[in-house]
Amino acid sequence: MGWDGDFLMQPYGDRWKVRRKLFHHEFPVKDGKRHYSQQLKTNRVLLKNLLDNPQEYREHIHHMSGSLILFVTYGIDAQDRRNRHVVNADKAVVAFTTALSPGAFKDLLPWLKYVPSWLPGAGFKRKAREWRHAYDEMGREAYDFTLDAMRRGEAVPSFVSNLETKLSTGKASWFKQKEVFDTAATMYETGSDTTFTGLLTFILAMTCFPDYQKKAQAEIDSVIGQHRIPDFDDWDKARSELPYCEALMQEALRAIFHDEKMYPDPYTFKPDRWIKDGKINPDVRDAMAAFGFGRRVCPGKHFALLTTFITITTVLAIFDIEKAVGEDGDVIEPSMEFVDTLQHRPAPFPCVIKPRSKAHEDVLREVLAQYANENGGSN
Ligand code: HEM
Repeated sequence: MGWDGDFLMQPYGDRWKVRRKLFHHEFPVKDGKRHYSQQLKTNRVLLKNLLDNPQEYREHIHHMSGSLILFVTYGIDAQDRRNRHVVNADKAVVAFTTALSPGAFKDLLPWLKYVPSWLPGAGFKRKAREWRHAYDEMGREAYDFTLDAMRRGEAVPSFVSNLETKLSTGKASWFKQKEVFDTAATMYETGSDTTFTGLLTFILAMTCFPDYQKKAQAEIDSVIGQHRIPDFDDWDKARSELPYCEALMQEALRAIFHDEKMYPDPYTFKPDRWIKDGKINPDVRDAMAAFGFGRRVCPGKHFALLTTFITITTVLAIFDIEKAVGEDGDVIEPSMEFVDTLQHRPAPFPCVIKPRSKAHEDVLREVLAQYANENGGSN
């Protein structure tokens, strides 16, 4: 019950292989640029939201991560946080995380091959049923959305529309609609919350450690300058030219799982653990360990890294992130508490996100206006 279609939870075998292959169809390692335009769009929406309504940074980041996946998977353009597909998908993720015991993720994955005999108990079974229901509902409504758009001739390229086209033109014999359905439904579950958690960890770290923030901003100012904001071309040279920004990103991602064996002192946020002589230290065990290893390594890794990189660098280029001040005039120290969901996610904390200067705000407004002009929107 519950697990049968879900890609993440499937044991190794033929069913898993088809889904994994389908996933690679949408996220081919060799075509890292495939989703640039949508990643850029959600980034611009995020920057605008942070400028207009910074107190709700948590909701904005959550929405950015989720709406990006919904678009890539189903072609759903969910700019509004109350979009019913976003609400459905979030319900499914909550049901999924509550179905599993707290903190289970890191222990769970290596022994998935033993599922479903583990975790007995009526409580778990009930929660798994709820999860199954939410997962089906979310998947069905979103899938129908894409099929309807295809019937009207209005579908945009997406994971589902591309594969449905292959199915309907008889160009695919190795997969069925049910497998596309399952793989699609798993994408939000696996891709949204993880990205969100990594970025929240980054915001928390910047709030607590202004020196790290200044160091990264100084690097951006000297490499990118102060008249534009980082873009995807900068990603290609991140390792060599923006090593401190990359170290920040690695550290934020590492903190999601707090692996003590691999990284000593796991509860200390220390971007410098990745740096040696001003460069990324090649001796630190695979800097991308947060994505797992081997045949189950995260297939959304490259996509997630790009989203994280563009978010971290553009936010730092324009904004300062600081501790909030209470009504009594005292600085509010973030509790640094982590909510043990499937990953270690920072508990809500207040912070101030504001443009570094009027000049930085002007640069952002110009970038947003230019983006809107080029894309016919009203950003
Ligand atoms: C910062 C963001 C992310 C992190 C830290 C992350 C991390 C992980 C980890 C640790 C695993 C398990 C690997 C293993 O068992 O060895 C995993 C699996 C997976 N991830 Fe990600 N992930 C992220 C983003 C994404 C995104 C954006 C997507 C999809 C668009 C995605 C899709 C998946 C899928 C489908 C699996 C299951 C793979 C399988 O079982 O074969 N992930 N991820």
